[in-house]
Amino acid sequence: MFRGIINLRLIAPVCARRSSSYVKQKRYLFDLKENDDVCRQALKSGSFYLFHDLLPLLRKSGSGFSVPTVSAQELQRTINKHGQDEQKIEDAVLVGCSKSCVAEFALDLGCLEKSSLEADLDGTFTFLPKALLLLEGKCAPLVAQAQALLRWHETHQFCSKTGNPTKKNLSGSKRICSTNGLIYYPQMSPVVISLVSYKDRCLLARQEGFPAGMYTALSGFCDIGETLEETVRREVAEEVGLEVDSLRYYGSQHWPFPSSSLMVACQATVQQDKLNVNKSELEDARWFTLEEIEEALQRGIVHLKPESGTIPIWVPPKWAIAHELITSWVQEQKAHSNG
Ligand SMILES: NC(=O)C1=CN([C@@H]2O[C@H](COP(=O)(O)OP(=O)(O)OC[C@H]3O[C@@H](n4cnc5c(N)ncnc54)[C@H](O)[C@@H]3O)[C@@H](O)[C@H]2O)C=CC1
Ligand SMILES: [Mg+2]
Repeated sequence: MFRGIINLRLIAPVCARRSSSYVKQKRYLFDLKENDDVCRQALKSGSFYLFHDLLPLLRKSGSGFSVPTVSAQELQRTINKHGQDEQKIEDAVLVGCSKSCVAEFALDLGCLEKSSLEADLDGTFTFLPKALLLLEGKCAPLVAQAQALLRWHETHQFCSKTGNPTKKNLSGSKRICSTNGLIYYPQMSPVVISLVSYKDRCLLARQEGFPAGMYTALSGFCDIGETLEETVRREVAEEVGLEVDSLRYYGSQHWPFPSSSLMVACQATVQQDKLNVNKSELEDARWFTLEEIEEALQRGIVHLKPESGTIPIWVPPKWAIAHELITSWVQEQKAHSNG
């Protein structure tokens, strides 16, 4: 068992006054999730993020893009205008609530005609990976969470035990089998992502399916019954033939691809650097110096095709926890060299 230093990135405890509004917000969110009557009320006054066949609606905003919301009244008008029954609004799923306790929902309008919807709503339904690259701040994780929840409902319409239809509760926090009452909750698959380092270098790898030139930290899904530490040890051994001797928790991230993973990130060290790369899993794995990593971070996303010759190394974008892990390693290396 590892006894790593757990340096949770917990936000410093908020002051007593603010924590009461935080507590109030989270308790209201709990009521919305569990109490259909409370949720039914909120559907009349909440705000709605819109999707079309799981593509989020984005709107041009200044030099970038935003994720617009519509009010319940605007949504009713839009649904009516496109000839849909108002009942459609109950297909919405709860994705959160604002600090002032306004419920926030996500609704997929894939049954309506896309281009006229986009004209009405002054936006574009956008492919998720592209949308996440275009969005800044909290918008990206929020859109990822909403899309993952909408997709979960779309792919869990039937009970895996009886084969009979399941029905979502009003908030969409669960689905219940219509015959035996079995309850299904939205799942995330735990995945460990480890930035392995040896003395002054770190290890990055790429799979064949990655964009040309992109390298990232080692990652792997937890097998059932495994602890996170055991998964780190197994995945590093499996993928590059090394034994991890220490690990330190860094942080976590919901990752919507391929279907809702919970990325648990850690820094890991090994006692030797002789790689034995498992080519059935990885196309390549290499040790990188601080200088090479800083250049890769500087470079940002490289959009070159494999046929365009040598492609410079680049790493996942800012909103991926791999990027944060790599940046944190650079900061530690520089702090270490500055003594
Ligand atoms: N957010 C980030 O910064 C990064 C996220 N990732 C994500 O981490 C995940 C795991 O990375 P890999 O190296 O591919 O995993 P991996 O090394 O475990 O290999 C993938 C294999 O795991 C098996 N598997 C076990 N449980 C699975 C499940 N619940 N869903 C899908 N496959 C499962 C499948 O056989 C699959 O082919 C990927 O979804 C990838 O998108 C990877 C790198 C960076
Ligand atoms: Mg892997």
